[in-house]
Amino acid sequence: MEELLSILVDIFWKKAANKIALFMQRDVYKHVQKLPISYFDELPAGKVVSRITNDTKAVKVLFQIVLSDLITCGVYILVLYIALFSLDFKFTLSTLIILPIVYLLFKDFINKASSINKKGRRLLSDLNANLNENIQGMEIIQSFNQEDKILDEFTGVNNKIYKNMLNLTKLYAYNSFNATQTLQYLTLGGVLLYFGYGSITGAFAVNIGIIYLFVDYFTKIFANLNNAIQRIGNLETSYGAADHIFELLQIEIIPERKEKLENISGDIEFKDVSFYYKDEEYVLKDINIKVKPGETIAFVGHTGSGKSTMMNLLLNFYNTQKGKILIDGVDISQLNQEDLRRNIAIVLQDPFLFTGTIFSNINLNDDKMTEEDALNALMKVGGKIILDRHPKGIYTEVKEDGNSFSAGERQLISFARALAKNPSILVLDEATANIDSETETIIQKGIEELKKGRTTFLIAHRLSTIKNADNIVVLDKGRIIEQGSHDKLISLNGVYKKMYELQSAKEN
Ligand SMILES: Nc1ncnc2c1ncn2[C@@H]1O[C@H](COP(=O)(O)OP(=O)(O)OP(=O)(O)O)[C@@H](O)[C@H]1O
Repeated sequence: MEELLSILVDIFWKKAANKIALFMQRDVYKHVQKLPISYFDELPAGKVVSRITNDTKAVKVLFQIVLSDLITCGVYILVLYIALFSLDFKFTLSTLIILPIVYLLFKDFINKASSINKKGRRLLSDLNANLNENIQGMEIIQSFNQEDKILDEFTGVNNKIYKNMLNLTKLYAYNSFNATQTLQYLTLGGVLLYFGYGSITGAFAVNIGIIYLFVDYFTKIFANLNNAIQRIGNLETSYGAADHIFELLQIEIIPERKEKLENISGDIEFKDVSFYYKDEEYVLKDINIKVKPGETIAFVGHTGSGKSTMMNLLLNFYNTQKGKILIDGVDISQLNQEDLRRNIAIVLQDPFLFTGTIFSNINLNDDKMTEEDALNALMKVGGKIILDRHPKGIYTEVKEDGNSFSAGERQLISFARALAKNPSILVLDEATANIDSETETIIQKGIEELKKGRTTFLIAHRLSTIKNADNIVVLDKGRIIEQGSHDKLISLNGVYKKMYELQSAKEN
């Protein structure tokens, strides 16, 4: 009966713990998805992964083992003490003298376990971040023969984890075999002395059965106490992990914005915008631009001049510190983000492909988009070359990062993704990748197709491709130094003209 009950209780805790872990992982991930992009600037992806997986697992252990065991141990000790009290009230009461010692033992153990566990979690999180980064950068590591150096670094963190675990094991061993066991022997010694005294002096009747029960019950009490101490160590780990998770959940997500814009026409204005990522180091200063619906605005400038930052602000990944950005007359900081992003599509220089198929990468889980829609989009941007090369067509498998596709193919798939979304605003970071001239012509045509009828923000690396832009903005250290059509900028005889001539000379 007792066995059956214990199995049922065990199943109950395990089921509850798994459910809790499931909900918690879902909630943590849901929260992470809504965090401002700035949060990810500070925290490596591996650490976020560690929060979602390792930390929730540690909290699961809290429910699965720790609490169930602690409760069982506590109930056991209580019942055994009640039994002892009923056998000899006074003596059992006097044995409670060990309580302060047990308390101190617990406290000392918890403090030490806590600091070791904290360090362990930090090291594990570092290890995850390190691993994540290194696996992502494997091509560079291998091509620069960095394997041994990276392995050394990895082994270094791993060794630290090993040493830390060893310290924890020693701590457990010390408490199990030294501290609690000494206490147990002292108590059992006390039992024997007490009953010995009774027997020798005849002060009270000594029953051998009672001595046996005292020894047996105290042995069981100490076994449970030992178990409880071990579990309290685990409790600390889980507590720390829960702390991590709550810390993450407390980071404010972007609040729901009131201003709704079902359909955006693409009228955009940057009004006296200044912006910094951190430490008040402004990377954009006094930016003023106006773009009418359907116009193309191109940004040129040296590396670090602030081109991508302009796009980050337009997508509202960050809020400006000074000035404002108006979209169809609505301040972007008040505009509902879902409305904004539904109306914008972004194509990055190095497009990101998800694991799945070409189709799933174009429709991005939009069930309403049919295979025909996706295929049409792909054909329009010049994706025929992909279909010709891959016999499974739109259902060709895309593995992690889309590494099995060429840079040009990845670009075309991301163009199709943007076109199929049919946005009114397009953000395009023009590719500089060394693609063959045939693919480049196809890509250029794809870009032209994409731009049709949309307000387009274009980061231009090749000036020959932006001659037709309605407005070309030249950025230098976060400031607009020239602005106008290609012809106007050439006639200005300034920075743009120099850049243009330099590139033309290189290309010819
Ligand atoms: N997430 C970030 N956190 C802090 N600083 C950043 C961040 N992103 C960019 N910066 C800084 O902002 C400045 C502008 O960067 P930005 O990426 O906008 O330049 P860019 O003109 O797009 O350059 P490139 O042509 O090399 O892509 C740079 O000094 C850069 O170091």
